[in-house]
Amino acid sequence: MTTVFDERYSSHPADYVNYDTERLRKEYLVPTLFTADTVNLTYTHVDRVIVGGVMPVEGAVKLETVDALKADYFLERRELGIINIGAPGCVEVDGTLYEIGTKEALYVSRGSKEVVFTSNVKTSPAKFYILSTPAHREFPTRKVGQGDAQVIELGAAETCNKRTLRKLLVKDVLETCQLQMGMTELAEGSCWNTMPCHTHSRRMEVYMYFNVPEGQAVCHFMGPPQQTRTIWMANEQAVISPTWSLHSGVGTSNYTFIWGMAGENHDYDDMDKVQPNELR
Ligand SMILES: O=C(O)C(=O)C[C@H](O)C(=O)CO
Ligand SMILES: [Zn+2]
Repeated sequence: MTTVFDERYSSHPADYVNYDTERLRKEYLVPTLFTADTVNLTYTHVDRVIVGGVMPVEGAVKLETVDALKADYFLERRELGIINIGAPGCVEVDGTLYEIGTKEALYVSRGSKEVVFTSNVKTSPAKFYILSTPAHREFPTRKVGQGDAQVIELGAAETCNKRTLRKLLVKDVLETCQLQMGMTELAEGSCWNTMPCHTHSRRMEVYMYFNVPEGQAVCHFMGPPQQTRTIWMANEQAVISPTWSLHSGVGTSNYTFIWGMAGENHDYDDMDKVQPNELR
C-alpha cells in the first residue's frame, strides 16, 4: 500500500494565457487517479483542495496523512467526500463500516482518525474518487445513495447536451463546511456538458470524467470566457478549474463526470453564465 502525492500551485489568468499544451496539462490535469492498492493524491493550492483516487485490490487501503499537511492524521483539519465509480466496496471510518455501491457517496467528518477502503471482490475493484477540503468544524459522517440525491434534468437532444445531474454531497442534502459534490450523466447522443457554461469566482471546481468508452476522449474547455483553452482528457482523469475559469467539455461520445467545488457560497445556482456566442 502506497501514497503518491503531487502538489500544484495557483496560477494567474494573465500567466495562463502564455501556457502551451504541455504546461496547461502540467498545471491543471490530474492524469492518474486509480492504481491498485495506492492512494493517489494531488494537492492544489487553489482553495487547498486535495483530489485523489483509491482502488483497493489485494487488501484494505488506509488514507494516511502526508507530510505537506503537517497533521497527525489526514482529516485532522479537513473534511472528505468520496464517490465510488467502480464495483461495490466499503469504507470504514473509525470502526463504522459503510457499504458504498457504484455511484454512491460518503461524506466523512473532520476529526475522523481512520479511513480504510476495501473492495468487495478483488477481480472487480471499487474505485473511490475523493475530494478533501479544509474544514472549520465537524458535521456527521453520512452515506448518500442515489435515492438521496437531488436530481435535475438539463439540456436537450437538439443542442447535444441532454443530461441528468445528481446533487449528492451538497447543502440541500447534508451539511458540509465547504465541500460540494455531485455527478452529471450525459444521455446517449449528447456530448456537451455545462453549456451554456459559467464561472463562479466564489468557488473553484474539479471535474473528473469517467465512463468514457474505450478509444474516445473528452475535450475540456477552461479559462476566462474570452480566453479559452482546451485540455484533451482520457477516461478517469480529473481537471482543476481555478476560480477564474469556466469549465465545460465536449466528448466524442457520451460520458459521466463528477463535479466538486470548494470556496464560499454553497448555492448551486450561484453561477455567472456565459452564452455560447460570447465565448472566444
Ligand atoms: O452539466 C452541468 O451543467 C454540470 O454538471 C455543471 C456543474 O455541476 C458545475 O459546474 C457546478 O458549478
Ligand atoms: Zn461550475
